[in-house]
Amino acid sequence: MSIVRTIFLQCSPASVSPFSAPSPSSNRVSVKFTVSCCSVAASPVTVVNGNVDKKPLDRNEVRLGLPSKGRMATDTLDLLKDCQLSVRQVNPRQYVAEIPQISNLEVWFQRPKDIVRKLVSGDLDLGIVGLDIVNEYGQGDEDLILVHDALDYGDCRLSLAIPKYGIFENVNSLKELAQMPQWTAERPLRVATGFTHLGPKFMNENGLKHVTFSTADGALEAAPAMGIADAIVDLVSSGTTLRENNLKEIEGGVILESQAVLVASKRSLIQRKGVLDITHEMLERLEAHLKAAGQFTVTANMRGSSAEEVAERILSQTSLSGLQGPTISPVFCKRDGKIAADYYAIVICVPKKALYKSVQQLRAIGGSGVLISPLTYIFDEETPRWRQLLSNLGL
Ligand SMILES: Nc1ncnc2c1ncn2[C@@H]1O[C@H](COP(=O)(O)OP(=O)(O)OP(=O)(O)O)[C@@H](O)[C@H]1O
Ligand SMILES: O=P(O)(O)OC[C@H]1O[C@H](OP(=O)(O)OP(=O)(O)O)[C@H](O)[C@@H]1O
Ligand SMILES: [Mg+2]
Repeated sequence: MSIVRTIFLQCSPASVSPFSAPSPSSNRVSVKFTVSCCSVAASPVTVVNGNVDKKPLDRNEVRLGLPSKGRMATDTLDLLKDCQLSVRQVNPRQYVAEIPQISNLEVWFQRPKDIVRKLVSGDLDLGIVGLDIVNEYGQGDEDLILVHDALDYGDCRLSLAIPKYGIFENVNSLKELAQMPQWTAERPLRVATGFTHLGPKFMNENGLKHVTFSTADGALEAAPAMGIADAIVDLVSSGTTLRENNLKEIEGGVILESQAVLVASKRSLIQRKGVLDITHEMLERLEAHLKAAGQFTVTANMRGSSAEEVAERILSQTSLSGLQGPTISPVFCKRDGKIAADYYAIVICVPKKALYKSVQQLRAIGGSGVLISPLTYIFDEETPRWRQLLSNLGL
């Protein structure tokens, strides 16, 4: 039979854990979690949340955790494919796979929160998940290190939202919410969230004193209308779910901006053979692909007296400087039996956003036959993120 147990907790700024002991301190946010559990006979079995003692380094394979399902799963596989790192999975219900281009790498499909837990416990070495999940389930663990912090998908924000109606009608900022006379020790602000670490931490850091939290696994936007909560802390991307449920975000209420990231265990990077090399290769491919994704190659012909003269004209335009400057080569043709170079071919990279402006500027300085092609990779000499990673690792 299922029973429902309610746990009242206090959260201190230093440690916000659903299992910390209550404290009488007045400067603390109280957290109330409603937990469903089964009534079972007392047993000596301990259940740990994947967060057991650190594993010894007793395996040789390097392990990468990828989301097994949910909205991140397909986008993650697509990104890797675009980096020529196709994941070979025998069938969708098999949780281990490989990337043939990288030997000694095992891919394990896991729920995002379990990827973070398993990085901390040493069962995975690398993982791709949302930053929200890293911060919520990693809880500031020093072993976790961001290798790439902006993989350019899974964009959303963790936000505090309140009803548009009733006593909240004229409340538009966190400050105004905190100053509402309604919240007292006896009748605190009730917040529903799945983010039971980041939610209370944010309230503590912003000095909101009389707050209680309850948790649920989804459809949190219903909680205020059901009378279960006054506010929610949840992920927002398009804002449609908030709007459809008559809720609004408020100034100062964004807790975290999130997107997909590549995260690793520091201990694995430093101590496990092969992890650093695989990380370097993945980072190079990711950086080269993501940098190229924002650019086009533009080629055009331009009449001119010399390469230098053409270069001067191009560099006088703000949108035509390219990555390091334009490549200019003479176009040779035969005129009156003689070889002449009246035209020059120019090649530049332009940001996708500035494409039309670049074409206009090219035409304005005499460019013709403008060809645009997508770029696949831009490999720089060395990626800045790699240098940063080595320095963070003290290497
Ligand atoms: N609108 C959004 N809502 C929730 N998560 C989003 C949103 N946009 C991007 N994300 C990112 O996707 C992740 C959600 O991944 P998850 O695997 O939980 O997918 P899901 O589709 O919400 O599945 P489920 O909630 O059923 O487990 C979040 O942690 C976040 O990083
Ligand atoms: O701003 P929007 O684009 O509307 O997206 C936000 C909604 O998406 C997520 O829910 P999800 O679809 O994952 O459903 P769930 O609550 O059942 O996980 C999130 O928890 C919000 O409810
Ligand atoms: Mg969801």
